[in-house]
Amino acid sequence: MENLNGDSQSSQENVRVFIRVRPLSKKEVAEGNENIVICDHKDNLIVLKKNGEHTKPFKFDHIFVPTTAQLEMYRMVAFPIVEKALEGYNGTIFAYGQTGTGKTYTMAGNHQVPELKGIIPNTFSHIFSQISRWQLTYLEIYNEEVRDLLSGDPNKKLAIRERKDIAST
Ligand SMILES: Nc1ncnc2c1ncn2[C@@H]1O[C@H](COP(=O)(O)OP(=O)(O)OP(=O)(O)O)[C@@H](O)[C@H]1O
Repeated sequence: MENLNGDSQSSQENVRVFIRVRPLSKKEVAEGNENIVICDHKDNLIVLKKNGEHTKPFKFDHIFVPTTAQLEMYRMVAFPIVEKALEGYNGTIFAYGQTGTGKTYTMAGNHQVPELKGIIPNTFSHIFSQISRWQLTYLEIYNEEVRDLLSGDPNKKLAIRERKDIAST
């Protein structure tokens, strides 16, 4: 990753891969389907049960189980990327998976219910909560007169105070 100044980022991993296992839907349960995903949290491995056999293990950076809350997911997956973006680094989060696996639920979620919001609305809240603390000034200095262009009054001049202790000789 590179920041806006072109410096390279010295983080541990530039690409991290997470897996989120969604709960079976009511319909899937009613049809007699059962969970075929076996999670090994210690080593972050997933094994699938297929025709009574187990597939080879698939390794991830972290496994999110069906009970994982949206905010927990956000804190682990998106929070560090958004923090880095606020420092000027580029970052990307994308959801990949077959239809019905929970990409929309994870990325968008339910906007009406705060705890069900997904990564996108939580990212906006995160960014706006940070930038609301920033202070932005937009000044014009012209003929030794200073004007605050965000004051709403373009004719209002700011007072210039001279500090003799730091004035250059
Ligand atoms: N972690 C979860 N907890 C509870 N319900 C979930 C979860 N993930 C997905 N679901 C539900 O499973 C269903 C399918 O999820 P979703 O629509 O997000 O899948 P998708 O991958 O975006 O599908 P498509 O590719 O077809 O758009 C939805 O009803 C969603 O609410």
